[in-house]
Amino acid sequence: MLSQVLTVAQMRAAEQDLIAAGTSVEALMEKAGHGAGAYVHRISAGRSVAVLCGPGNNGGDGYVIARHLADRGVAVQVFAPLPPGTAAAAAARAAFGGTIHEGIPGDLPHGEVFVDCLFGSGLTRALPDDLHALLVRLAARHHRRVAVDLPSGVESDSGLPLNSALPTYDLTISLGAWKHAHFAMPAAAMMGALRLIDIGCGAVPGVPHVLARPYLRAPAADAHKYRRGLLAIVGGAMPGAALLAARAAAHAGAGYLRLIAGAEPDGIPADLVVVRADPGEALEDGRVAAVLIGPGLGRDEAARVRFASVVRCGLPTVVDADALMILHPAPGVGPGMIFTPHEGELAALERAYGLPGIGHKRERAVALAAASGAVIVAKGADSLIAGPDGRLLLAPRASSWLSVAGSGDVLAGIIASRLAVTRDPWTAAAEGLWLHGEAAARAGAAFSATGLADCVAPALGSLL
Ligand SMILES: NC(=O)C1=CN([C@@H]2O[C@H](COP(=O)(O)OP(=O)(O)OC[C@H]3O[C@@H](n4cnc5c(N)ncnc54)[C@H](O)[C@@H]3O)[C@@H](O)[C@H]2O)[C@@H](O)CC1
Ligand SMILES: [K+]
Repeated sequence: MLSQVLTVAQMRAAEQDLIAAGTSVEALMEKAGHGAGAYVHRISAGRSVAVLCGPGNNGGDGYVIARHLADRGVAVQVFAPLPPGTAAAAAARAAFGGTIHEGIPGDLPHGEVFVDCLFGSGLTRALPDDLHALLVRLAARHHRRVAVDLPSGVESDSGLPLNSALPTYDLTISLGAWKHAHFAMPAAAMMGALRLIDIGCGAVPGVPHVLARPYLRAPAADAHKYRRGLLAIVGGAMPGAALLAARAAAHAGAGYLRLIAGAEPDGIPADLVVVRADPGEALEDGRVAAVLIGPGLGRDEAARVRFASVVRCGLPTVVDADALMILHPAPGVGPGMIFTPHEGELAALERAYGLPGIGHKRERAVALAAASGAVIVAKGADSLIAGPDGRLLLAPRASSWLSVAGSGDVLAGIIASRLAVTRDPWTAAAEGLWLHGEAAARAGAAFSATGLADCVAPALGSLL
């Protein structure tokens, strides 16, 4: 349940459940503040800390953190532009007993760690100018910046900053449960490393979860290439993208790769079987476990004909890139399939399915999954997976070096390979998205899409 992602309302309800079970807000604040304080203590390594405390319970956490640090001999100063407005925050402030700068001071110290406890999940509107300026000035005067629960100024449920020019952080410590802003852009980009403090919240049914590291198995002792999974990749007008997807797929577990080529590819690797036939005929082979169509397909009439042939086969299929742009709702399109749209392709699919395309990205993906029957991998800097049954997985932030041409072809190849292995769209999407992020972590900096594809096998090896 520590992987669950809650809205503000769900977090408040979870807190109320804990209180109804016999704990108090003060006790929860102690637990949260000591957990966060231990991280800040480690980062400060004994050097000075400034804690900015707001009027609500996020500020209350700040007073607990300040006391935790002072008890351990750290030089800590509290900045409290507003008095506490809750009983728990007032009690935490009274228990601190150290230096508190009230109002908006003119002179501010330089120090090692700045801890932002101005506002958390209770933020309802943009920060007023004086508080915004104090936040920015204090952040700028410290080498390391820690946000408690959320960076102040960020809306928890949407991940939208309510002010421009907010500070960025090295670490964000979430309290009790993850919030949507921890995974949604643009807020997620401000937060640095993410950590979670457990305060004992129970499982909330039906909420999204963070995509977890999968555990994969090596092929069975008596495996053969077909049982491991035959993946057919349907190419099109531009063969390079399909070859790139094939290169990634080859390292993601499928036992056999077959390229049903459109245009004549150059430099075919020796381990890729190329078939020059109509996709409809080539997919009649009953041993094909999964199909990938889209990378390099083109969007012309020939592409539409090839896509229609694939749909008629009714095999588990990953639909990516150009195929998403020419897709129209039709019998057989969607159920058992995985769609892997980026933002532009998501909007095109919404138009195709007559969806309004409003709301958070997660809500749009869930609506598209429900309308189409497909598993939706809505990729981008904040990737997520939505199922037609309403399930939702939010991916942890991956390497920003993934913003390179061809990285989507690699993702499609990986997911299709996992679909051939697992025969289950949801599992394949989850395993594939994780492998893509893990391969990127292993590829280091400034990698090419080919370099990324070549890191998929070691990434998979780390999951066995
Ligand atoms: N939910 C839980 O189980 C726990 C919550 N805790 C903390 O409590 C926080 C939530 O506490 P609160 O609900 O008091 O929320 P906040 O501490 O975020 O502050 C809300 C207060 O600020 C006011 N406010 C909101 N936006 C403002 C703005 N732009 N300018 C000026 N004032 C503004 C609100 O009217 C309200 O009075 C969490 O983020 C977390 O840090 C922890 O103490 C541990 C337990
Ligand atoms: K905060």
